[in-house]
Amino acid sequence: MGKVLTIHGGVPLEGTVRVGGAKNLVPKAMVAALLGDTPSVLRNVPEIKDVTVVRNLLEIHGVKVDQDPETGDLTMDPSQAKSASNQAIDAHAGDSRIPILFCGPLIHSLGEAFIPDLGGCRIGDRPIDFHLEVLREFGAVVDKAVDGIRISAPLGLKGAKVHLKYPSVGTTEQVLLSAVRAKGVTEVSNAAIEPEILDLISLLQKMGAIISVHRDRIIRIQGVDKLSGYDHTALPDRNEAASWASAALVTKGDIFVQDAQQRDLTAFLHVYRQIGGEFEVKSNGIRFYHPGGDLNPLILETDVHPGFMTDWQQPLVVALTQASGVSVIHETVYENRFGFTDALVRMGATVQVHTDCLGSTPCRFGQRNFKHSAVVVGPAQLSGAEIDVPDLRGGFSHLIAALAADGTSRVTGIELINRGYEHFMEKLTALGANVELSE
Ligand SMILES: CC(=O)N[C@H]1[C@@H](OP(=O)(O)OP(=O)(O)OC[C@H]2O[C@@H](n3ccc(=O)[nH]c3=O)[C@H](O)[C@@H]2O)O[C@H](CO)[C@@H](O)[C@@H]1O
Ligand SMILES: C=C(OP(=O)(O)O)C(=O)O
Repeated sequence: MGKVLTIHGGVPLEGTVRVGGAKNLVPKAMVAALLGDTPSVLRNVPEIKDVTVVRNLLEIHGVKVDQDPETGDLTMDPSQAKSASNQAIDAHAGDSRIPILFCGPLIHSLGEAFIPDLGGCRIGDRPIDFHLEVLREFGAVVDKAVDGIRISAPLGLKGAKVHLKYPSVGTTEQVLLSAVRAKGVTEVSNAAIEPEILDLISLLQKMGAIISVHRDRIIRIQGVDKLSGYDHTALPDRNEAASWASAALVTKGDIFVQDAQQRDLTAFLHVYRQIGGEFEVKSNGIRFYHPGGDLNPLILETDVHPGFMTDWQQPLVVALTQASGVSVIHETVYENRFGFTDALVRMGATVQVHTDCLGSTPCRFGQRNFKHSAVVVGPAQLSGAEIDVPDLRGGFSHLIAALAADGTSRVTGIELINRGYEHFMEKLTALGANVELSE
């Protein structure tokens, strides 16, 4: 058994936390370093599991990775890139979804790629069909291999006009990382335009890529033969920021989230204010706090950017268990992202999950028997419980529920939280949480 986190609830979280570079950008920026013919420097790198996974994958592919011991900045030199065995790749893939993004860069630098079966949060089926479709449009050949797939491109990758059935973040990144060095022009329509994607585009542009972003989710890329390295500072993690903001609300606390950026949190801040949370935007971050009094219930749908991000949903649902009245949440991005509410119910929350679309956005999951809508009735007095962390955001949500609960909770599986929250134990302690870690 792994470590056990004991949480004594009832203490408002107060103080300052700094968010690191975005989990949903940094590992992809590291993959992009493979595309250059000179070293890349990445700054504001968080100490999270997905960064370690990608670092290991780069190193076994011959990329020299150096980390500045003071700043944590990474320098990645791809000039000696080489093939690695399937077994070595598989052993380093970890519980992450990033390996699928190695396809384009490895095909460009080595002619082929082995991609292990993916990890990541278990919040739905998470197929890779869109990724494989676009790669095939670029001329790639995909073969099934033991524990993964092998991808090659006998005639090299060629630009193509591709339309995504859904604005998938990962598939848009797949297109970008493959098209920048493909022959000819690529146009992707119905592309994702999350801030992390725009940051990836910025660093690819620094490398010499020719990319333009157009209205109506269209991105055009003119392939080039060579790219150089980049020097880039990762954007701050807006999902970590939103999680601490929810923690402030749930525990009736007051947290200054250093480096949180208003521009990337517009939809979150709008909802936070509707619930009755207060925030103050400062030049170096955002202060989030519970102003006292009742919180308001609301009707909420998750969506692609610029909508309400799905990764904000789970911590916010915990805040809604504390609102006075009935809230309705329609999850339209993942078909199975409410499993974490079982533990909330055991802690005393009233949450019912439904297969119907309880919202106005047409959703892909409506007629398919997925419990993707939730009705939350509050306010509920939560009590401590035994919890096993199910996934990254669900796990963080359980932590903040336990921090607000009466009594003591014992949480196992907390290693999963390291995938996205750097130094979360230190941060919780700095905010005054009453927590202990034991073997
Ligand atoms: C490492 C990373 O950046 N993870 C983020 C990324 O995940 P990820 O890139 O995996 O998410 P996608 O945007 O691709 O997935 C969105 C939806 O599309 C479906 N889909 C996706 C690809 C595919 O080939 N076929 C398919 O059906 C998925 O099952 C899901 O229902 O964007 C999500 C949506 O903002 C976030 O929740 C994740 O935190
Ligand atoms: C779903 C998430 O991550 P991943 O795509 O890495 O599983 C998340 O960050 O909430």
